[in-house]
Amino acid sequence: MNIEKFQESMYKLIVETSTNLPKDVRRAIKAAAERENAGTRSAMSLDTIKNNIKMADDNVSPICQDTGLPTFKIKTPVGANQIEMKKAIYNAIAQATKDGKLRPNSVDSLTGENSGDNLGGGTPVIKFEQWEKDHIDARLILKGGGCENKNIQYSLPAELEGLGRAGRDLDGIRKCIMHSVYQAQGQGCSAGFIGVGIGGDRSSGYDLAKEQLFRTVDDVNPHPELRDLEEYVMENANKLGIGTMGFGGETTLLGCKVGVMNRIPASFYVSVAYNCWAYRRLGVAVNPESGEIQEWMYQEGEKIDFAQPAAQEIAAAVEAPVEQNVVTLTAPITEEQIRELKVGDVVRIDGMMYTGRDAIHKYLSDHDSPVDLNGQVIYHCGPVMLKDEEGNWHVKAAGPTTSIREEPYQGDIMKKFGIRAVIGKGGMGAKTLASLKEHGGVYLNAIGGAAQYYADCIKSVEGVDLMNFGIPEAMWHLNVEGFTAVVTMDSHGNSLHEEVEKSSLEKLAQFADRVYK
Ligand SMILES: O=C(O)C[C@H](O)C(=O)O
Ligand code: SF4
Repeated sequence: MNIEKFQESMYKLIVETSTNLPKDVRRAIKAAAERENAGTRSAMSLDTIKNNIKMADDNVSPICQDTGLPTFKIKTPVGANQIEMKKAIYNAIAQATKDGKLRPNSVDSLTGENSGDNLGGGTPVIKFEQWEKDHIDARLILKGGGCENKNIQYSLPAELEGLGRAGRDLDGIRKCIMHSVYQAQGQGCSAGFIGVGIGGDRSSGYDLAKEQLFRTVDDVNPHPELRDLEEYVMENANKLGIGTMGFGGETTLLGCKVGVMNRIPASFYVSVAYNCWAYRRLGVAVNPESGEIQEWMYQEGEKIDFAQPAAQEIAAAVEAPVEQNVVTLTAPITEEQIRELKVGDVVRIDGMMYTGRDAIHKYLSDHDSPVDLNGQVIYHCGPVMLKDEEGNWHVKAAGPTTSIREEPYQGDIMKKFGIRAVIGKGGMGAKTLASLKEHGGVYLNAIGGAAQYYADCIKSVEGVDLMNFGIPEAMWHLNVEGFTAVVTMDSHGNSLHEEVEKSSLEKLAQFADRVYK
């Protein structure tokens, strides 16, 4: 095999997967946008998402800054040299990282050190299988960490919130799947897709669930009972009202695919792999001699480019009630300004903000800050950054990360340093809400995955601290213009996330009655 060509083919597969959302996923997002009522937060978020998909196409830049744990599934003809292919994939991964198409995402679990090139123990994941066809089938999924954290595995029988007992039968499986969508709320950047694996052991069950994510969104399950289950979930999960980013709305789930395998008598697992709307998976058929791409997969049907809103969308936008209060803020922000904000207000930030995610929050809890954070804005974000030849940093992708991980630290840090606003996604919990009230702080929800959209709002990188934590975890000093987010937790004790969680639990309880005999 021409291994240089194969490496080039794998590089193309990586870049396309990171930057160009598959056609079937685009169609599902378009359909979701058409279902939402104009003028709602979910509809506005979907507009941002559509815009972002288009920007990623145009810039050939990552749709979302979290380019995940690259996972390859490769089928090879008997005799193909898998050792050579693996090396070529490693090279292609390192090159794509260097070119800003992937974020350096491989972190030593003990020391916290980022390898810088996405290579390291266990990363990327490459699974080979032999088959009797004469071409190579190479598929790649870039599944981000926020949605991966929302995967869930049930061991039946189980007692589920809102649904009661889930037994060892099809109805118990149904309850687990409904619950999995509820427990994800908006934190995995809903609306999402789920792959479900019934049976197996703890690891093969999750593998089966993830395998379902390689099916096309519009395929039909050949197994009649599973087809029925998929249809049931699609119809009913959308009645939970979680909506885009957990803002409430009509579309919570964009796809549900279920697979089954045998189990052993004592175990009965239902494993669910949750994927965000930024569902990046593609595949290619490769010639085993030339190493060249013969065909791209997931290319059937219409490609929505999201370039122009459809005529009816424009009409709906014009008719939309303009109920949102838009407030412009520039740091340093005063307590009075924060106290005026209420859940539902739209905030536009101009000026400085500082990124801080997991490593920074832990660090700030027992160290001084490298910059004065009094009255400032913290952005939960781990961007993709590239340095030019003059040594200046450029933002390639910079959407929010899941905020709830900072729950143990957030309130204390805001009070300790006088921080007035935090921006992230998915919302935070009771401890932070209490601190926002006590101290005079606000939580702003940005649109998860809209990494191109937000990168465009960043006009310059003014500096960086704590680079020893690696690019995603460092504290970047960003000068922004028109950075827009929604107040979802205010300083008066209100939280949209708490409300949506409560109302979706009530709705979930409506699905407690047996459906399958
Ligand atoms: O790591 C990130 O930048 C985001 C992550 O995928 C998340 O959803 O929290
Ligand atoms: S930020 Fe959201 S869209 Fe991006 S990888 Fe995480 S869950 Fe997916």
